[in-house]
Amino acid sequence: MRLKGAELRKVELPLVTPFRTSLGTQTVREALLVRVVTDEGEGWAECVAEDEPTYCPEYLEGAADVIRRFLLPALFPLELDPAAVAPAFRHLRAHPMAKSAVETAVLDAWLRARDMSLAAYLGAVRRSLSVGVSIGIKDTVDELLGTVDKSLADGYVRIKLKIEPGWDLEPVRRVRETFGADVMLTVDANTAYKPGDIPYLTKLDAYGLAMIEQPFAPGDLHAHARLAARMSTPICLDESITSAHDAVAAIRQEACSIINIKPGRVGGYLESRRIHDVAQAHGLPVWCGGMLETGLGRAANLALAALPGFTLPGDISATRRYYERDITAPFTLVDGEMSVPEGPGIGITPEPSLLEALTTATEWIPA
Ligand SMILES: O=C(O)CCC(=O)N[C@@H](C(=O)O)c1ccccc1
Repeated sequence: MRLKGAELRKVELPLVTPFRTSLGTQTVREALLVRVVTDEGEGWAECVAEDEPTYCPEYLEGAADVIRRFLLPALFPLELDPAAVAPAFRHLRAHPMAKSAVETAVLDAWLRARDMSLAAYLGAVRRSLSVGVSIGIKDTVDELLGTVDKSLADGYVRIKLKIEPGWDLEPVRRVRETFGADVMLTVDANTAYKPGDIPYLTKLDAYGLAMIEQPFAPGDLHAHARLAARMSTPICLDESITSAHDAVAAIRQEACSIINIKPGRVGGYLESRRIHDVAQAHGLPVWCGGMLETGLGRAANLALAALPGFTLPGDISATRRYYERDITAPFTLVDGEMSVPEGPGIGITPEPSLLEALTTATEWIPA
């Protein structure tokens, strides 16, 4: 398969409610879409880099620049199949979200041309998934309780609460007391704590959490291992894991016993599967994290989350959790489950009218 060129497109989707984490508050999701045109047809993907480098060093305009000046030119001369993309980027350091978007668009085109779904290609074993929901930091605990109540009524089987210093023990205690011991409850700190907070964080053990996600800085595996040694609640890593190599290091240092796999953070769906395989080999469960994706990323994440080792509910909510209007048909939660797309490639394409309405910029990059 050869590339004829690619379109980079920016879309802007207003969030239905502000999404506040320890990294800041988001009211709009700007997303970068990649559409590759090949001699075998087109492929779509979403780059999950945020407009600011707060979650990780990548950011939307930077990713567009890396894609435009380095990643696409590296592929233009090549005869492509899915396994050829990452090796062609090996001389270019880091930028996993940009690399993931280009690899996924090529993978989508290659699979569509062969009438194969991403789920089948990756090795999915489920056709529908129960999923979790991520709930941001709220102004009051009462507001949080209302959101949790609605989320459970919507059918989400796991509630993830964002925490940060000053918003942690009390909201967790109130949610646990209000909704009982059976609700699967997790917390996500997005690196907001310091190793000196370890004694304080061990108090979370009292609330039967399914995991504590990424309390410390991405590079500080030692602090995570120290906390893990003092808690019965499992430690899950997100920002720390950017490759299968990172996953092996974290597991060997006993820094985590669960891994949140986000394809953009680790460089794509093929590396995601490698991390899944490594975790399975070490007996660790994994789950699929979210980056407020549009339907393009949501569709691909559902395929990944259907692999056998994804035994914990992922952050793959129904579209309406975040967006009134998406660039694709909405994903819905039916009887607490999300269906895994079965069509060719990622199984969905943008609706032209919705895409036009939400587009803020496009550019064509010829081979
Ligand atoms: O449901 C979703 O897509 C969002 C899930 C979520 O909480 N994502 C968090 C995270 O740290 O996991 C996040 C998203 C975007 C940016 C920063 C953080």
